[in-house]
Amino acid sequence: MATVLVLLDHAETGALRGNVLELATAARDLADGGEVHGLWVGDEPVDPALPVLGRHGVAVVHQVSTGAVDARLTPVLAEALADAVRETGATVLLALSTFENKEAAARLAVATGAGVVTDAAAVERDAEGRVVASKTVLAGTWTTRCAVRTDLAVVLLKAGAVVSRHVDEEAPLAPELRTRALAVSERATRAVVVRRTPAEPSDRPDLSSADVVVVGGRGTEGDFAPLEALADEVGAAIGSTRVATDEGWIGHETQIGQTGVTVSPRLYIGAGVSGAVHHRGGMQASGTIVAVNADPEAPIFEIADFGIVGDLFTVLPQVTEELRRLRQG
Ligand SMILES: Cc1cc2nc3c(=O)[nH]c(=O)nc-3n(C[C@H](O)[C@H](O)[C@H](O)COP(=O)(O)OP(=O)(O)OC[C@H]3O[C@@H](n4cnc5c(N)ncnc54)[C@H](O)[C@@H]3O)c2cc1C
Repeated sequence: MATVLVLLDHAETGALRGNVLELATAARDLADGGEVHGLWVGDEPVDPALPVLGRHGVAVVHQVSTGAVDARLTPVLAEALADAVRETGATVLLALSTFENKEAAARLAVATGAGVVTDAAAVERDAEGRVVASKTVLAGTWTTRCAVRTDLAVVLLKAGAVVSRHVDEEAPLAPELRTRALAVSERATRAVVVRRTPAEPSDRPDLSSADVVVVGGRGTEGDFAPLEALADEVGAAIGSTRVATDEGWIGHETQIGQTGVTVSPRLYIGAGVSGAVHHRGGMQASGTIVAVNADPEAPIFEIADFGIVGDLFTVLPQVTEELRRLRQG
């Protein structure tokens, strides 16, 4: 039996970040009859989240206060993780595969000697009871299975890797809340954030966890309007290639690929995207890939489930219009 610890990423409002509940489902499958514990770092109110965590099988929530120290600093987060692992005796730690969590996991690994797998697309126990995570590497050209050989396994799962499941509705848990203060070391605060500017609010879903993404490349020539119209019609996030971000047509946070965000939506729609290997590395795990490209030889058609050879400025408005018509009809 193992205690599996789940990092409960949350917004400053105290709202759980999307996909955290997927971790709870993965944790139950790994716990092998043991308990799932959640770690909530920060002073935001955790009580509103307890019922939903209980419905997803979390037995104990540890709220760790870092006092006046910014809990979003990754060295501070790493110390909170190490403290929680000591406190709970957890042998598995699951977290979302975000930039911040990857950095904190790396620091935790240095501090504890734990084996870490980031960007995992699946996690399970093998016949020997080892934690084994699957991930794609080398720009999506290989799939690997990594068995963690240390006493503590740290696995960072990509958003959407697991379909979250409730525990039996008849028997939701009432999570026990344990609070304590963390004595943060001086080392962890040698660099501090002096200013934060929130991004412009958007009605679109978060790119890394969206079910549908519409992606534009050089073929847009900087005009993302047809992509935005389609995205809004289907509730999709907007992504881009490096060419589009390097040209300054759209923000770098939208770049998908080896040096950008990794996405695995149920539906990826690429328009004016050639499908270069560096881009594929960040989207190849998508459920269904649709490509709109003027060049029938474009490499993206090699991996597309559905391809349209044509001018995106003609095709996308037609698709959007047809979807609108179907929705209204
Ligand atoms: C180390 C390294 C890391 C990199 N990391 C990334 C990364 O993270 N993400 C990334 O995306 N790239 C990355 N790149 C760049 C990558 O190699 C490609 O150059 C880039 O992905 C190509 O972007 P693109 O598809 O927009 O442009 P192009 O390759 O120029 O393709 C444009 C496509 O648009 C089509 N097109 C043109 N006009 C139209 C139209 N009107 N209608 C329909 N189709 C049209 C063309 O036929 C063409 O296929 C990296 C490169 C390096 C060297």
